[in-house]
Amino acid sequence: MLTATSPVKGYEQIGILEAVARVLHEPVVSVLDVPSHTNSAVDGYALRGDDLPKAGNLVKMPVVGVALAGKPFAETVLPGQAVRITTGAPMPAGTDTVLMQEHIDMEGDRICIAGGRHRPGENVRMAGEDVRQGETILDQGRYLTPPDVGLIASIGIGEVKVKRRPRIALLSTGNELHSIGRSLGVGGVYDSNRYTLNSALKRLSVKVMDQGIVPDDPELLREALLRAATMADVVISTGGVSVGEADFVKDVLRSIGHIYFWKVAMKPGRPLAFGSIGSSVFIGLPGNPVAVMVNYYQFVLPLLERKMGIVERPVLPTLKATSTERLVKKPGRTEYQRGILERGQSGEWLVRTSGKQGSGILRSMSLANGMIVLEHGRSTVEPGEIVDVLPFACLM
Ligand SMILES: Nc1nc2c(c(=O)[nH]1)N[C@H]1C(S)=C(S)[C@@H](COP(=O)(O)OP(=O)(O)OC[C@H]3O[C@@H](n4cnc5c(N)ncnc54)[C@H](O)[C@@H]3O)O[C@H]1N2
Ligand code: MOO
Repeated sequence: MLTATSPVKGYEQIGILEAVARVLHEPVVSVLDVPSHTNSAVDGYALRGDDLPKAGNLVKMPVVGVALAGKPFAETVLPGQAVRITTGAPMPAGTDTVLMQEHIDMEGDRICIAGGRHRPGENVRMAGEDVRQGETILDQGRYLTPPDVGLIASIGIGEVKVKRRPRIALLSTGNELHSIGRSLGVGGVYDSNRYTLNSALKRLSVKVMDQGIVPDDPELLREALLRAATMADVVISTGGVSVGEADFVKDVLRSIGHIYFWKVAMKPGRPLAFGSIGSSVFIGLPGNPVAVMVNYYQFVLPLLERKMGIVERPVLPTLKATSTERLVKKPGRTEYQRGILERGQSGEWLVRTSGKQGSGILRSMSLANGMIVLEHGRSTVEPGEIVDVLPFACLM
């Protein structure tokens, strides 16, 4: 799926306050040193390291001025003199060491320094120790985080070039589906998949083009998919990918594009279809609401991250947790069961399922705080056995 998906090419220049969760189109190179000046890391007294007394000795020094952040001490500090300094204030000329005020006793306007307690150069932050002028601080393809945006601000850059947002078309298929606000009638189901997907996509810098509900009619589906493909980089449908009479997605896809694969050895989410329509990537998710979510996190999200142009995708950690219940698993597929992670008495992770595990039971997905991943080769899990859990906190 990743190799069949190419990153978007376009870009735009935007203010950095809009840049979080966007993807850098070109590297950010620093135009200055950060910090721009050598400065104090603490509130205290600046002096020459050479003036520090030897262990066992005590020295008293006059305080000849004040250096504040934003109001430097303008003169040169002479041997045997100290200057009152606050955190972030530029080091006065002649000084290279700051003593923390909690470590100093005052005697009138002189400071008393005990030997052996301090070392020359302490509590000083060097110019350029964070960022050097000319250094690349963020690479092309970087998914910008809040600290990244702060880092860009710290070098005084207010705008960056970011990749354009991929356009994602969403559609739900099924004659039984109703929009909110309509009465359900017999056999009706409210369309929840578009809401799940729209909400998940809000976390990404993508443009959602919601195409609504399409009935189980091959001609209407064909029109809807072709229309979606002309406007979007990625088209995602839900429903109609299984083997029932009204499951037209694969046939239509075959007639207007390509199917790269259909079905993955997993539960839920087995009848996933992947292909292309024109230059758009197409993902046909199964209709079952939990299958939609599991497929989204396992397949759609990595694909969209690639489409967005993210070079290094975030690593998703799994936790090792002790199952407190028996988890029945069929061989020959990977199962994603919905679970609730908790801390045990000695701080270990415990996990139990969040309720009925049917692919249509959205409630157990909503109650869960993680997915229990039972790999391909694994058989039924007995209470006390260790399982992998992918916490939703890393995903949602
Ligand atoms: N004979 C077989 N039957 C089924 C198989 C199979 O291999 N052989 N696979 C099952 C699996 S696994 C899944 S998953 C489903 C997937 O079927 P479809 O993708 O064709 O989905 P639908 O039949 O259209 O819907 C399934 C189910 O989900 C409800 N649904 C659909 N869309 C929505 C929506 N937008 N919001 C809420 N609920 C939705 C729909 O009403 C159905 O109940 O096939 C199994 N069958
Ligand atoms: O594998 Mo189907 O995805 O829900 O049960």
